[in-house]
Amino acid sequence: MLQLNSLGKRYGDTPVFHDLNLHLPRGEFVALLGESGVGKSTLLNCIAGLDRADTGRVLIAGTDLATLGEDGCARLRREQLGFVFQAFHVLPHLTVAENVSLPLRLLGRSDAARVNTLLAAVGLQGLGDRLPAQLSGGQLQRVAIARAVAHAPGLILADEPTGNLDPDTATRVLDLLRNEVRATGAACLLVTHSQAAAARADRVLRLTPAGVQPA
Ligand SMILES: Nc1ncnc2c1ncn2[C@@H]1O[C@H](COP(=O)(O)OP(=O)(O)OP(=O)(O)O)[C@@H](O)[C@H]1O
Repeated sequence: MLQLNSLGKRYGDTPVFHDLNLHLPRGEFVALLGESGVGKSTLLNCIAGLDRADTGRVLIAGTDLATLGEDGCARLRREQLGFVFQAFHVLPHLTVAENVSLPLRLLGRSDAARVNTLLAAVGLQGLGDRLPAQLSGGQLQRVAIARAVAHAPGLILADEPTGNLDPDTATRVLDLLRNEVRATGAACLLVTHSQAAAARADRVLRLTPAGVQPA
């Protein structure tokens, strides 16, 4: 589902990573550890086409991102990708249910039952009509996670999705991600500092300046 070939990225004269190789098959849930500042979020952004790598290739479902223009990249993101951002990016003027429903609506596949199921799965049942400003940080994070998986994307990228959650809620959210991977055959790359989160993954990797290695 995801293939990275000799990927390299630098900011100005400062290399973030280089010659990074990774293969993520469908149905695999992979945790990516790494020290703060090593480039985990940058890597997710390059995979999602939100940032451009300087060298190497990103292939999603066999498509090389470099062959796509802005529109093509946006379409691939909409159809194939679910992204949980560190900063959530929940839309403030939409209700909780509308936020979760957004990826489905954009694909013309609105499904209120699916939205309700996901809200229940992340422990937000009954809060669908609230606005994001009426939620806690941990609740917002769970809206972002439910939204990321709503359209059953082929690739789920999650940047510290349990950072604001208590252990029980974190376990529930990780179970949702695992179940989605199992049910839909998606691949999931989970960036985390949490050993407990990593323990629920099929494979644990560590990003270092030398590349990606088994942890
Ligand atoms: N837009 C930018 N311009 C210049 N340098 C940047 C930019 N974005 C990130 N960096 C630098 O690139 C490096 C990697 O940052 P990144 O956010 O990817 O790290 P991270 O591993 O996700 O860190 P954390 O675990 O703290 O979230 C850092 O040294 C950071 O300062």
